[in-house]
Amino acid sequence: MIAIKRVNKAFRGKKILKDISFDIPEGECIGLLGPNGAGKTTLIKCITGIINYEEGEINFNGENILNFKNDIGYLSQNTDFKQWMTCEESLRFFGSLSGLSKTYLNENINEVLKDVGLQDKNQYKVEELSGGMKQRLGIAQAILHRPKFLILDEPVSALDPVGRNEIKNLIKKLKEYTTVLISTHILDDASEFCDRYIIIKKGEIIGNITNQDETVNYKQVYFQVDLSDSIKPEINLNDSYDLQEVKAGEFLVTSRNSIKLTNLIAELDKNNLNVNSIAYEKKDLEKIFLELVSDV
Ligand SMILES: Nc1ncnc2c1ncn2[C@@H]1O[C@H](COP(=O)(O)OP(=O)(O)OP(=O)(O)O)[C@@H](O)[C@H]1O
Repeated sequence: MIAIKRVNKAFRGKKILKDISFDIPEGECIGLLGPNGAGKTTLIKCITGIINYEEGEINFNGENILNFKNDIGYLSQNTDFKQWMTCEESLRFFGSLSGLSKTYLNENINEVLKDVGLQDKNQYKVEELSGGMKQRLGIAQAILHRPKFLILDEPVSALDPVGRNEIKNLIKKLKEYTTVLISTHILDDASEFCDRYIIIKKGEIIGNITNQDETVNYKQVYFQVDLSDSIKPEINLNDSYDLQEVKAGEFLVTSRNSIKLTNLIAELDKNNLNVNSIAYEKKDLEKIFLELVSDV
């Protein structure tokens, strides 16, 4: 659906985005992850057409994305709602600024407020809303025109745990019918709803991993053998596994490929071991992320 190809952007002669390329397939929810200053917001602004870039292209179904602005919904980091406006007035105001007709707004505002769970708050002023509710109103503004592609810039980072939960549940709902790009540095949250993660550091993509990679390709397996006969076992596994003794009788097997327990058990069997326990350890996204962004 969206193809980002070799996008380069500089501010004051300093390269901020370097050859950024990735695709966003229809229906996927992509997490844009990276440390502060990595270039996430700059990339989002390039995608939405808020700023220009020097090189590269960004296409929507094969054509310049700028021709499809009506298909994009965008929640910026600082949505500037007027505190004295009600939820309904705020949506009316932003909707008419972006060219939606009065008839469309009359017919859709209540529906959208319902989608984000603010139907009872339509006459509440912005100043009366909690952080989570304000963010839900921001999302209502971003989906008011029913975009096919929704971009959310740091939708959860400024919220308390209750607000974060509200927004996470809403995102899970929205991703069922919209393609979504979410920038965040709260990795645990991202892993709840993202299908894939693009990790950027100093303007470069350093990781493009799927949930599959997270749960399968980075697997490790621990096993423990019975040492009651106190003989240190000689273990030989085939080359696709790396074996490490963690402590006496406890071993860690790692592999870049997925580890199938049945295959591993067959390998262990060949060694005539008395295996007491065997367990997967999922390498979580945070660990992968820290590895990717570490300079060492
Ligand atoms: N308008 C601008 N003029 C000059 N430099 C800018 C401008 N906007 C961003 N930058 C610089 O570009 C770099 C990337 O900023 P950006 O806001 O895209 O990062 P980010 O990954 O979104 O960070 P954060 O997580 O803190 O929001 C930073 O060094 C920032 O100072």
